[in-house]
Parts: sequence; C-alpha cells; structure tokens
Amino acid sequence: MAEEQYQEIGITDLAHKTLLQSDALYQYILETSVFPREHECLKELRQITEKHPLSLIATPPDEGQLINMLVKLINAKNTMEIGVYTGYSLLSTALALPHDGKILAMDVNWEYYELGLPIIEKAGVAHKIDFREGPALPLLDQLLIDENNKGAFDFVFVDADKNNYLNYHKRVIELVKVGGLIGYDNTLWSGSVASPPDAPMMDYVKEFRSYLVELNKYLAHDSRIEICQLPVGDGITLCRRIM
Ligand SMILES: C[S@@+](CC[C@H](N)C(=O)[O-])C[C@H]1O[C@@H](n2cnc3c(N)ncnc32)[C@H](O)[C@@H]1O
Repeated sequence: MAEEQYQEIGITDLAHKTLLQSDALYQYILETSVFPREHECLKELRQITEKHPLSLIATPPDEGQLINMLVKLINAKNTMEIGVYTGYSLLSTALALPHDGKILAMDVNWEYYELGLPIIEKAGVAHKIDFREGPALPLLDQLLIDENNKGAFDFVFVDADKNNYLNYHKRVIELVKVGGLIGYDNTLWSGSVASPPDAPMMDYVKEFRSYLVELNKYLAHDSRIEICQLPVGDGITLCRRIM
C-alpha cells in the first residue's frame, strides 16, 4: 500500500499501537520485559522506524519479542514473512533462527525494507533473508506450483494487506508443515472485531474490520489448525497446522 493511501484512510491518526488503552501500563511492560533484553540492532531499527511517517504500522517490540521466542521454541529453520515494512518482525525472526535459517520475505515496497536493511546487515543476519518485492498472492501461487514447497515452512508471519488475509491463509496452510506455525497479525483490529459494525470507529478501522471478522470466523472452524488468539500488539492469532 502506498504512503498516501495509508494517510487517506487515516491510519496515521491511530491513537494507540496496541490494545492496551493505557500508555502507562504498556510502558511498564516494555520497561520491565522488552527493552532490557531488546537486541541492540532491534533498538536501532525501532529508532529509525520511529522517524518514518508510517511508524505506527511497525510491529511493536513486545510482539517482536513474542515472535523471537516462538521461532526459538519451535526450532524453526525455514520461515516466511508477508508484510515486511522496515523489518522489525523480520529482524526479530532472523535473530532467532540458526545461522543457516531462512526467511522468504515479501513486500510490495522495497523502499521501506531498504530503510532497515543496513541494520539487518549490521546484525549479521542479512544472509538469512530472501526479499521478494511484489504483491504476495502471486508469489505464493508461484511457490505452490512446486510440490517441494508444500509443507516446507516451519513458521509464517502474515502482516500485510488485511483484505487478503483469508486468501493468504488458503495458500499458506499448504506451505506450512504439519506441526508448523502461522501467525496472523492484527486479528483484534483495535478491538473493533468485538464491536457492533455500526459502532463509532476510525475510517481505517472500519474499512478493514469485516475482513478480520471473516478471517477469525474462518480460523475458528478450520479443522486443519489449532489456534490461540493473543491480545499482544493489535492481536495475533497463532495457528498450528495439525493436518
Ligand atoms: C503492517 S506493515 C508490516 C509491518 C512489519 N511486519 C514490521 O515488523 O514492521 C504492512 C506491510 O505490508 C505491505 N503490503 C501491503 N500490501 C501488500 C501485498 N499485497 N503484498 C505484500 N506486501 C504488502 C506494506 O507495504 C507494508 O510494508
């Protein structure tokens, strides 16, 4: 999505990055858990990102910490990320992977990634990343043509255009291995998924709310996965493929 489009739909006006409606409580979590252990390069990347006009779309540091922990817990080696922006979640993943681990990273915008790339290089993990510029759906379709890619991924993080999440799920579920994990970001969508559709909400929230509601319903009934929805960041749904 282009910067002007984000501005048009009002994302830059979002008041809170996370579901916690208390800045003090969020700050407490950051200061007592995340920041003391945040990798120096993640800190640098966060500081660069904060200067960008779209910094609100970046993965928040507590969620980056969760992703880093998950990747280590499942011993992931072959991973994918859809929606990179400047690379906070990408770097959180890359730092957790073994030296020969891989991330296939997709984003329509190379310029955002370019902002974070020097920090990723400095962290010594750029060799793990295969960045593909372009819309993710055709890239996923291309991957699915090769049978070897089916069930080949240990972990997939989806954090791109919300109107395509269900389309991503229909493809990614075939690419992740049985026992592997998919993380969908923003599944609580500023808490709006639990509000009536006519409740007052910002344009940006209103525009995409129905896609998240639809995704959440679909995931709840998809027998191929077990799920765990966490109120971290803007809500992340973890899906473990079981068949
Ligand atoms: C919420 S941001 C990703 C944040 C990122 N995970 C981080 O850690 O900061 C969403 C990203 O998705 C990208 N995007 C939007 N539509 C896309 C599409 N169809 N295919 C791939 N990427 C897309 C945008 O360019 C943007 O960088």
